[in-house]
Amino acid sequence: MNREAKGAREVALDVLIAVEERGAYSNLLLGRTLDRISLPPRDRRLATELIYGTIQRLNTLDWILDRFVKGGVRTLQPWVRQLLRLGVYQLHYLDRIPPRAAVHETVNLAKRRGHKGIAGLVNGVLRAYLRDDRNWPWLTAPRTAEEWALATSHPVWMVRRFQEVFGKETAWKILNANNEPPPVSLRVNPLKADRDRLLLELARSSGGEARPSLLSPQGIVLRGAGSPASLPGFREGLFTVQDESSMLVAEAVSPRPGQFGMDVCAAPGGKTTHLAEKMENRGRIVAFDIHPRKLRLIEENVRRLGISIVEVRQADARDLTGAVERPADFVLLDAPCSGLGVIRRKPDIKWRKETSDIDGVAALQWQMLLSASRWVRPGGTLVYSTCTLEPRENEEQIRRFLEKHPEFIPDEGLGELLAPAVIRKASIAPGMVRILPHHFGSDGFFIARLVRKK
Ligand SMILES: C[S@@+](CC[C@H](N)C(=O)[O-])C[C@H]1O[C@@H](n2cnc3c(N)ncnc32)[C@H](O)[C@@H]1O
Repeated sequence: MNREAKGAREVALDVLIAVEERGAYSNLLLGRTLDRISLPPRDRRLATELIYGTIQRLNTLDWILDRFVKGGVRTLQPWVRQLLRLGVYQLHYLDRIPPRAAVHETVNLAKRRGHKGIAGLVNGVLRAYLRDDRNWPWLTAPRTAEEWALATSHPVWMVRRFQEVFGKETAWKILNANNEPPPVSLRVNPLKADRDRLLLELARSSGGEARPSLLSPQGIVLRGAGSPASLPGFREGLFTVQDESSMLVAEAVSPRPGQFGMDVCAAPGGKTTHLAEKMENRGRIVAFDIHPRKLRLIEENVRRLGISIVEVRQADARDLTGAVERPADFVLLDAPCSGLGVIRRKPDIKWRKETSDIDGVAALQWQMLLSASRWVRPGGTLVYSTCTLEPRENEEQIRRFLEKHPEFIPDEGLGELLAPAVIRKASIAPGMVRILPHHFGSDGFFIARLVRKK
């Protein structure tokens, strides 16, 4: 193993320790760490893979380690536990790293950070793993929810819930799609760039593969291209980094130039700016968020993309009394949610959320929905979206709203606003789509388009 690869493992170890100790989110911490230190691209990729993989596979790795660590993995010092998880992750999931190299590098890290005893322990555990026949039922033919949880590395409650909601076949697909590395996707800014030209440019310069999105006319999907913020054109505002499913939300709103709209949970502005682009930067959008710190992110994005029709304001979406002067042509509520559709990008979500969290967030969304809906003018549009798969936050929320608010109807015309493939696979009711992570390899998302009767 070369010196650079050691660097990648050490970076991964530091991030994993900080994630556990400080409760930090791995994607944010990794981004900050990679910005601070200089690692060659190949090592950045390895560090990223090790961090995400180890967090993604947490329960499975601990189950394996518990067989070989006396007293169980939880009894170890946090850094030793993380180091062993890293080691077993490489042995169990990364075919391309030879087992001898994985053991050697892990033991070396133990030596550098600890003392001989720890290195001996690490060596012993990893070699015991390699000697084992690994004839574990969950590995060959998982049957029970507990075995599915180990095979797909999810908490048991989530496995049960997905099975209950989607049936076993689809649940299996979702759980496995959650372990696939997500591609990077970009939304081209039509105010400054042209998709075909940018595609050619990115295919040439990014070092990876670039193709047009099948879901959004503004989207580009990249594979193996490295950090998107460092791609040429980002600073100049030629594109925004955004998941393809997210791009469908502004398509579902489908605003026209000159309209007046509100985006009531807007930070960091991914969808606000998309709406402004679709409006050709003509009209007016008021973008709200509750966190003043995050409002700056909207402002930065608006500026970078050359947009001038967005006004940014702080407000609590549960109470928008007096927030604007007149009802809007469209209101977007891209609500905070349990995030069960974005597990591929944020694997920490699996281990942080509890089923009880869902009731709390659903209650918050309900209040926001009632408050946001008051600002839709007669004939205007209300779009509600989340990046979760949980029905209590999605279709159940909308059905209940429609029951209580007969002045709104689901828009049956939603199908004409989205790509035919989306409607074919993801339409679940009039005016509602639910994209599952295995449909297109994009985030899990729910979008509802409602219209206030004239
Ligand atoms: C799903 S994110 C929005 C993402 C954004 N629409 C985009 O595309 O970039 C939800 C946002 O709601 C904000 N939020 C949470 N509670 C809120 C509240 N009570 N009122 C307004 N915004 C809130 C969060 O700060 C977060 O930025």
